Amino acid sequence: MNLAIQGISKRYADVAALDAVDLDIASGELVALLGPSGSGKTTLLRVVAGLLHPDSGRLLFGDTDATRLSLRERNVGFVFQHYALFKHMTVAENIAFGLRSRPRARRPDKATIARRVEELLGLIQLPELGGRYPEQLSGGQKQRVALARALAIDPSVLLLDEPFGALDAKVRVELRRWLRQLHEQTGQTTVFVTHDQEEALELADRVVVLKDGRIEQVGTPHEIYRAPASAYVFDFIGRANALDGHIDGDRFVLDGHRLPVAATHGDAVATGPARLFVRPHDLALVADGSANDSDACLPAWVVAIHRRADRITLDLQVHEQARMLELDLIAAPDAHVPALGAAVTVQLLRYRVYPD
Ligand SMILES: Nc1ncnc2c1ncn2[C@@H]1O[C@H](COP(=O)(O)OP(=O)(O)OP(=O)(O)O)[C@@H](O)[C@H]1O
Repeated sequence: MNLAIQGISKRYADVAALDAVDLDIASGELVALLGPSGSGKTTLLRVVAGLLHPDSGRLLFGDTDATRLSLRERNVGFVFQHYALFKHMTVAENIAFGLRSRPRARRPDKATIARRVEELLGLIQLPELGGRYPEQLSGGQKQRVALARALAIDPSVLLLDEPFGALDAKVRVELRRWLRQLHEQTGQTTVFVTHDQEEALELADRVVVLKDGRIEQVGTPHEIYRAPASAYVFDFIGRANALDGHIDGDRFVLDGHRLPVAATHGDAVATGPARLFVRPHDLALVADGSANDSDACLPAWVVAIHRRADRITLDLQVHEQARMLELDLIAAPDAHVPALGAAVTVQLLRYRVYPD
């Protein structure tokens, strides 16, 4: 089912947890709400669920105005970070719960419920575990069961609030890949809350970046990563280097070096203070004299070398800038790694400039 969130606001005393949020979610889409702690992700999810009422705005589920409907009337599926399985019920009973507790007129018969439970146990790849109790499951298995329980009622939308947040890093990565596959199979409209940008970028069809109760950017993972709409999004998504300078027409000026700027991002200005952002893997070392005039190059010194299994990261100091640039080299046996203290020329292959 498609969802329309229209001008939703919610205040707590002097905090605007949500400030006039507009968002359309298409049927079958998996959307991630991403932002730091306190940005409003959970509040937005709870408003969609019907667990919280907004101060203003409207919520449409398909063509139905759902703003005043209760949680049950909205027929949403919800999974929280902390396993909320019923301890005294088996896995199968947990999954059947939503269907069994429906009013008699809408309750499927026992055989239909049993079939649906079998089907869901297959879908979550735990076909043998229907008779177990929650305490006999691993953390990852419990969250799969929680997901099956949420899916059992054929929800209009599936709402997931950091569902893998309490699991260790490896299980978390496995489960998010599994969830993506499951989504391909079910095509269930899903809203997923996370503060982990890697999780959002890997899992979602579209990512919504929130800041202080407002939407900072909505886009595909590729758009968010490659074309961040603001300095805030650039900095929040992935590793980023920032250099302070100013804009002068179509140049970014830094310690007397003039780097070409195709377009500034944010409010277009012809002049004024600005910040340039570049990712560590969008920097390259170039041999002296080999750069063209049109290339964006800066002289720098190597001040630290960090060797990891898969990459070597150089900390470079650029002229007078107190800030360092991190540059990634692939850790191949034949990689040319300059010496500590060496003067190098670094080329900025891809970068963005945002006025302050
Ligand atoms: N019940 C409440 N009473 C008062 N303020 C609240 C309440 N719930 C949330 N807030 C405030 O609203 C803002 C948004 O909170 P919300 O929980 O939606 O953020 P979040 O992005 O989900 O954060 P986290 O990742 O830490 O869960 C925060 O400033 C928070 O302190």
